[in-house]
Amino acid sequence: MKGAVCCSCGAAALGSAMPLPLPSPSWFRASYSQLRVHSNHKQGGISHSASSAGPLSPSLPIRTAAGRARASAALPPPLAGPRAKRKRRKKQKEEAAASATAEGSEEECVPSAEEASISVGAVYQNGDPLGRRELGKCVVRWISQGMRSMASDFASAELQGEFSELRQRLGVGHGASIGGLGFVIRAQPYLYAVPMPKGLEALCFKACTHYPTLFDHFQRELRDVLQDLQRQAVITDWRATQSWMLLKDFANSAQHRAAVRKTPQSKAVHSGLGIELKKAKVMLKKIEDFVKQMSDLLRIERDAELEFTQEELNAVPTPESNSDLLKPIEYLVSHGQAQQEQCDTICNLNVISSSTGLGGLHLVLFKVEGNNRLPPTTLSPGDMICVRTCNSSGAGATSCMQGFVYNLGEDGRSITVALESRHGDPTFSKLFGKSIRIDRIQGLADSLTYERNCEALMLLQKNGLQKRNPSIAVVASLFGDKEDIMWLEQNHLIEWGESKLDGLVKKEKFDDSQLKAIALGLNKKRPLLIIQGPPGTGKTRLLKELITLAVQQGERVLVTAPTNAAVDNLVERLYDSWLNIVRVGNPARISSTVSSKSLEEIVNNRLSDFKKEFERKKSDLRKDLRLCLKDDSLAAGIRQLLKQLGKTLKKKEKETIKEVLSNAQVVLSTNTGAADPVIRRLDSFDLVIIDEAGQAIEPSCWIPILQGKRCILAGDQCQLAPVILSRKALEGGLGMSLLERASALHDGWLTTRLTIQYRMHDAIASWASKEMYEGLLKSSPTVSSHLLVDSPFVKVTWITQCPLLLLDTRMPYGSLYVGCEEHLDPAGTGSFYNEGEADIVVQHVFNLIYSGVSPTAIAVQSPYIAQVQLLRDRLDEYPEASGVEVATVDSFQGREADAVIISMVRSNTLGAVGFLGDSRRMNVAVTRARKHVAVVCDSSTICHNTFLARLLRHIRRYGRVKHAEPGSFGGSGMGSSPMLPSIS
Ligand SMILES: Nc1ncnc2c1ncn2[C@@H]1O[C@H](COP(=O)(O)OP(=O)(O)OP(=O)(O)O)[C@@H](O)[C@H]1O
Repeated sequence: MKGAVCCSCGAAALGSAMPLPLPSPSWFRASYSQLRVHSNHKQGGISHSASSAGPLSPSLPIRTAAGRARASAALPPPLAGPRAKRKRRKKQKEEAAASATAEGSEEECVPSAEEASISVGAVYQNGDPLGRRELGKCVVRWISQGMRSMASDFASAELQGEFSELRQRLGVGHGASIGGLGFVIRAQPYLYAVPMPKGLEALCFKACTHYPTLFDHFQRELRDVLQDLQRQAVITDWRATQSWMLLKDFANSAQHRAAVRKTPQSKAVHSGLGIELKKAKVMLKKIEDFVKQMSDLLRIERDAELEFTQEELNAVPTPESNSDLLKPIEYLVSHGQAQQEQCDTICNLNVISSSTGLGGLHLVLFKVEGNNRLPPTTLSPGDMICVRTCNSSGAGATSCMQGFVYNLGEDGRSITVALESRHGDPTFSKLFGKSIRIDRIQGLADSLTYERNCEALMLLQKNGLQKRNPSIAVVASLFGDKEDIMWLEQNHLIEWGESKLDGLVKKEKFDDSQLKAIALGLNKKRPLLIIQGPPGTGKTRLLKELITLAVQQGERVLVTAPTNAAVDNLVERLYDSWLNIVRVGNPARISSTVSSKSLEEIVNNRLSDFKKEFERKKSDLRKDLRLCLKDDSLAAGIRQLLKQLGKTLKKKEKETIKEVLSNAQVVLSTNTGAADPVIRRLDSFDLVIIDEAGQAIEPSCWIPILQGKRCILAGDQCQLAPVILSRKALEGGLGMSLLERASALHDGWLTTRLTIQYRMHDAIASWASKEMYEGLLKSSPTVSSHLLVDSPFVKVTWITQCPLLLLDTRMPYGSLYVGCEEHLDPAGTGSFYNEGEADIVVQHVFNLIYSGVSPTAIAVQSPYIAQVQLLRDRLDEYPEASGVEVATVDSFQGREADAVIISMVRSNTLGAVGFLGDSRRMNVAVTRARKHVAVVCDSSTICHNTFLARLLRHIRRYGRVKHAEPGSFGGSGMGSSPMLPSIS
C-alpha cells in the first residue's frame, strides 16, 4: 500500500484500477439533499471547528429535542476522578493544538518546491490510496480536512437518529455500482469547502476523484471522530456505533472491492443475443480492451486539461499584497482596473441571493459592493468561470468553485452565475458575507463531461452484452466481427436491409442516396446506421425527415450532437413540425431562438399558476412568522409549513419534468447532456440519432447510445474532429470518432453515403470535392451556378457575381498593409487577432449590404476566438450590420449562409499558420457558403502551408483576387457614404 495508512478494517489496502470522475451537479444535488446544514452554517459558511478542524464536540448539532434525548439516553456518565480529568485536559490541549494547526493550515500550507512541481500527469493512480509521496503534504492535508468534515457530519447524523440516511451518505445504492462513484460524489462538497492549497488546484482536482484515497482518509477520520466522541463520553464504544459498523460492512462489500480493484476483473460472459459463448467472450474482451484504452486516454486528456487549467489559474494576476491601500474598492470596480479588463476578472462581488433554477441549476446572484457598477468585462452568458473568495483587492483567492455565467444584470451592477454548488452546501455557504472574485477561465477542466464519459465506458463494459441492455445489438455490431453480425441477421435477430418507403416520403424532395439513407434508417430491426455526408449533402434535412417518420411509425427518439450549437440547429429545423419536442440542457447554453422548446421553459409555463399560488402562500406564511416570533412553538409550526411548501413545489416540479419528458416524442440534448438523470430515468428510447458524430469522441457517443434500441450516426469525418488537448491522448486514438471507426468496420457494411450537395456554387464545392472527397462530391444543377446576384433585391456588382474572392492584405509587390499584423491576445487565451483584417471584413460586409445582400444572409467566421470578439465589437458599432452572424468556425459547423467572409488572422514572417492548417477546419469554414466566399488573409504567410496554398490557387483560378487595404473603402465613414466597388 502506498503512502496513506490503512485503518483497522484493512479495506483501503485494496487497489483500484480506475480513478473516479468528478460528480455531476445533478448527482451533487442528490447528495446535497442529504447534507445537513448546521445552525452555525447559516452565515459565513461551514464552521471549520465542526467541519475541518476539530472533532465533534458535545454541543454537536442535535436539532430536535427528541434527538437530543435519544442521544443523551445513550450517553455514558462523564469521566470522573482526577486521572480521568487529567486525561481529558491533555486531550483537550491536543485537540486545541490540532485545531489550530488545521485552521492555520487553510492559509499556511505552503507547498515545498518539490510539491509545487508535481505534475498531475505523473500521479499514477491504481487501487492504492495516494499519499504524501504522490500528492505532497498540502494536498494530503486538504483531503484530510474535507474528509474530517464529512466524517463529522456522518457521525452527527447517527447521533441525530438519522441513520437511514447514512447508507445514502456512503453512496450505497445509486451510483455505487459503478465503482464507488456515489461515495466520491458525496465527498465533493466537503472537499471543496476547504480552500485548496494555492498552486496545487489541479492536483486537488485529480486526487478528489480517486475513490481509494478518499475512502482511506474518510475511514481514518471517522475512526478519530468516533474515538473523540467516546473520549467525551458521548458514546460508549466507537466500534459498536452504527456508523462504524456500516463503514466496515461497506468496506467488505463487493461494490467497494470492485471500486478498489487494481485490474478490471473479467466478468461472467452472458450472451444476451444468443451468440455462442466463445464468440461472446471474444466480444467482451474487445469491449474490455476498448474501455481500458479509452479510460486511460480520457485520464491523460483530463490531466492535460487540469494542467492547462492550473496554468490559467496561475496566470490570473492578483494584486500585490501591499497595494491594497492604493486600490480601494471604488477604484477596482468602477475604473476598470487593467487586470479586470484583460483577464475577464470581476472582483468585489457579494452574494445577494440564491435560487434553484429548473433541473436543479444553482443560481447565485452577485452584486458589486456599494453602489458601483460592474467593470467593463467580456464575460457573457455561458462562459465558464471560477468563483473564489478573496480580500477586497482580489488577492488571497481560495479554492475554485466551477460554474458558468447565467446572465448579466440589466442594472449593470449584478451578475448571475450557475454554480455546481448550492445554498446549504459547505462549499456554497463559504461565499456568504465574503468578497468574491470571478475569473473567466477558458480551459477550465470540465469535470462533468469527464465523469459522464467515464461512466458511459463503465456501463458499456458492465452492461454492453447483457440482455437488459436495450442497445445490445448496437454493441454487438460494433464489437463483433462481420461473421457475427451476419449470423445475427440469419437468425432474424437483426436486419440490415431497407424499409419500404411507399407513400411515406415525397420522393421528389430527395435524391436516391438520400432516399436510401431514409429507408435504411427507418428499418426498426437495423441496429446501426452510419450516414456519411460531405457538406451540403442534406444530412440535417434528412435527419429531420427521419425523425418525423420514425415518430410516425411509433418510435420515441433521442437526438443528440456533441455541441449545444449543433443541437440547437436541429431544434430549429424541427421547430415548426407537429412533433412534440423537448430540448434538455443548460438554459444558459441554449440558443434564445429555441428556448421555448427547452425543458425549463415548458415546465415553467406549465407551473406558472402553481408557482403564483406558491409565492402567495409563502409570503402569507412569512408574514405570520414575523408576527409570532415570540411564540416558539407557533413559529416552529410555521417554519415546518414553509418547509413543507418548498417540498411540495420541488415534488410538483419533478412530476412535471417527468410528465413533459415522458410525453415527448423527441428529446434533444448534447451527448453528455443525455447523461442527465432527467433523461436517464426515462424508459429507453426506440431510436438514438447522433448528428455531427464526426466531431464527438467515442466515449461521449456511448452516453446516448446505451439508452436506445438502435442508433443512427450522421456526420462527416472530413469536417471538424473532436478537440483533444493532449498529444498523447490524440496519438493514442481519443481523436478518432465512433463515426470514423464504425465506417471502416465490416467492409463499410454499416455505412451509407450521400453524394450530391445542394448548397454551394460549384466553384466553392469543387475545391472541397478535390481536396477532401477524392472528387466524389457532385453539385446539384439547382445550385451549381447560383450567385448572390440571383437573390431578390441584390444589385449587379462584380462582387455579387463572384463566388470566390481573395482579399489579400499583401500589396502586389509583397509588403504587408499597415495594421495587418497578427497579435497574440493579451488576455492570455493563446488566441490571435488582426485589426487590419477586422477592418477589411467590416468593409466587405458593407460592400455586400450596399449591394442588397441581407445582413442575415452574411456570416463572418474566424478560427480565432479573439478575432471573433474583435469583429463582433466592430460590427456592433453599425446598426445596419445587425443580423450579420459572427462566429468561430467550430461553432458554425452545420450552418450555412449565402455569403461567408473568413478572416484567417495569421500574418507573420515565420509562416506560422497554427490550426489554420487543419484541413478539416478549413473545409468547414469554406463549405458554409452558398453563393460567395471571401477569404481575408496575408497570402504570404498562408502560402507556407501547402494545403492553404492550394486553396488560394483555387480562388485565383476560379474567383477574384483583390489587394485590400484597411480603411480604403471609407473606413469609419462607410455607413453614410458607401463606395461600392464597380464592376471591373
Ligand atoms: N434533395 C434536396 N433538394 C434540394 N435541396 C436540398 C436537398 N437536400 C438538401 N438540400 C438543401 O441543401 C442545404 C444543405 O443541407 P443540410 O444543411 O441538411 O446539409 P448537411 O449535410 O447537414 O451539411 P453540413 O454537413 O455542411 O452541415 C440545405 O439548404 C438543404 O435545404
